[in-house]
Amino acid sequence: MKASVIGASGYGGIELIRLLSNHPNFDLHAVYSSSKDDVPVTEEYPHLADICPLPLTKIDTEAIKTESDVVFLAVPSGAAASLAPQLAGGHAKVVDLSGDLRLKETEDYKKWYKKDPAPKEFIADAVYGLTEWNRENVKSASVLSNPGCYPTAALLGLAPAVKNGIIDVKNIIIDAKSGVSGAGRGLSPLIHFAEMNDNFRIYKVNEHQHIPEIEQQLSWWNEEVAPITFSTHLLPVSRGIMATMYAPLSKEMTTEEVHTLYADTYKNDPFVRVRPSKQFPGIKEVAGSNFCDISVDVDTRTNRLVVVSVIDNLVKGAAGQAIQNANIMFGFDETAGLKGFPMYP
Ligand SMILES: NC(=O)C1=CN([C@@H]2O[C@H](COP(=O)(O)OP(=O)(O)OC[C@H]3O[C@@H](n4cnc5c(N)ncnc54)[C@H](OP(=O)(O)O)[C@@H]3O)[C@@H](O)[C@H]2O)C=CC1
Ligand SMILES: CC(=O)N[C@@H](CCC(=O)OP(=O)(O)O)C(=O)O
Repeated sequence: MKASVIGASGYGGIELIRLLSNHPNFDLHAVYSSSKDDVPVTEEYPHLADICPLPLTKIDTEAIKTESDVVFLAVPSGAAASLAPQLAGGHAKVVDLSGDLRLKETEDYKKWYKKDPAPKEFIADAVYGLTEWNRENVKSASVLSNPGCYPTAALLGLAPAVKNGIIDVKNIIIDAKSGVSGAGRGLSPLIHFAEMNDNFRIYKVNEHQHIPEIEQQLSWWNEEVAPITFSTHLLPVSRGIMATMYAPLSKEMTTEEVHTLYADTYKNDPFVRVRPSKQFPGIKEVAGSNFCDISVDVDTRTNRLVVVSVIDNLVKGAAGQAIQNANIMFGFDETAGLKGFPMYP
C-alpha cells in the first residue's frame, strides 16, 4: 500500500517516515511540503539517508487523492482544516494528526484554537482514533482524526476508572508534563535552549487546547463528567509525556482491586502495559516506542485514586498511533511496523 506524508519536514512527519520505513505493508510513496519543492529530505535531516530517498515535493492534493492509498497529514492545526476536506473523497484514506478534526463542536474549536474550523459536516464524519477505545469505528474510517498527545496519555489512564464509575467524575485533575518536541520544530521563546534547559515551566494555564478534547471523550464515556482541571508543563527533555491524574474514589477500593480492573481492561491491548503495583513508569521507559505504560495507586488517607500514564509524544502521541489506526483501517495487524521496543537509557 502506498503511504504519503504531508508536513514531512516536521517532527511528526519524520517520525512517520522512520516508522513507515520499517512497515511490512505500507511503502513510503511521496513526502510533501508547503514550502519546498524537489528538495531531498536528507538536506533537512541527514540521518534519514538510506531511509528516505524521496524529495520533499509541493503539495498536490489531486495527485495524492488518486496515487496514494493513505495520506498522513502532519501539518499544524489550522492548515489541516482546509487540506483534509480537499484530500477526502478520493482513493486515499486520510489520517490527520492535527487538532482540526477532533472537536465535534466547531464553536469549541474556535474558542480553544482561535482559528477557523473545518466544515462541521466534515468533522462529524471523521472518526476519533483513540485506538484502544474505538477500534470498531476506526475499521471503517475513511477520514481519521488522530488524538492529541496529552489527550492520549490522559484518556488511556482515566478510561477504566471513568467507564466503570469508580471515581467521582466531577473532580478530575490532570497534571501533565511534556518534552519539547511536543511543540514541533518551530522556534519560540518558551523552547529556546536557554529558557528551557535546566528549567521547568507551567504553560497555557486553564487555556490549553486539549482541555475540550479530553472533556469530549470523557463525556462520551460518562455524561456526568464535569469540567476538568488540566495543567501542562514543559520538561527540559526531547521526548516524552507523563500525565498524573487525581480523582476521589466513589466507592472504597484497594490499590490491588483498582490494579486488577486496569490490568483486565487492557489485557488484550498490545500497546498498553499496566505496571505491577508500586512500579511507577518513567518517560524513558517508553521512549521511541508505541507503548503507554500506566500505574495506579489508592491513597487511603485522602481516598484519592492516583493514575500515572506515560507515552512518547511523537510515537503513541502522534505518528505511532496514526499508523496503529491506519493498520486497523486497512485490516493489517494492529502492531505492524510498531514492534520496536523503547530505547533505554
Ligand atoms: N509534536 C508532537 O509531539 C505532536 C504533534 N501533533 C500534531 O501534529 C502536527 C505536526 O506537528 P509537528 O510535526 O510537531 O510540527 P512541526 O512544526 O515540527 O512540523 C509541521 C510541518 O508542517 C508544515 N507546514 C507548516 N505550515 C503549513 C501549512 N500552512 N500548510 C501545510 N503544511 C504546513 C511544515 O513543513 P513545510 O514547511 O515543509 O510545509 C512543518 O515542517 C501538528 O498539527 C501537531 O499539533 C500531535 C501530537 C503530538
Ligand atoms: C510541549 C508543547 O508545546 N506541546 C504542544 C502540543 C500541541 C499539539 O500537539 O497540538 P494539537 O493541538 O494539534 O494536538 C502544546 O502544548 O500546545
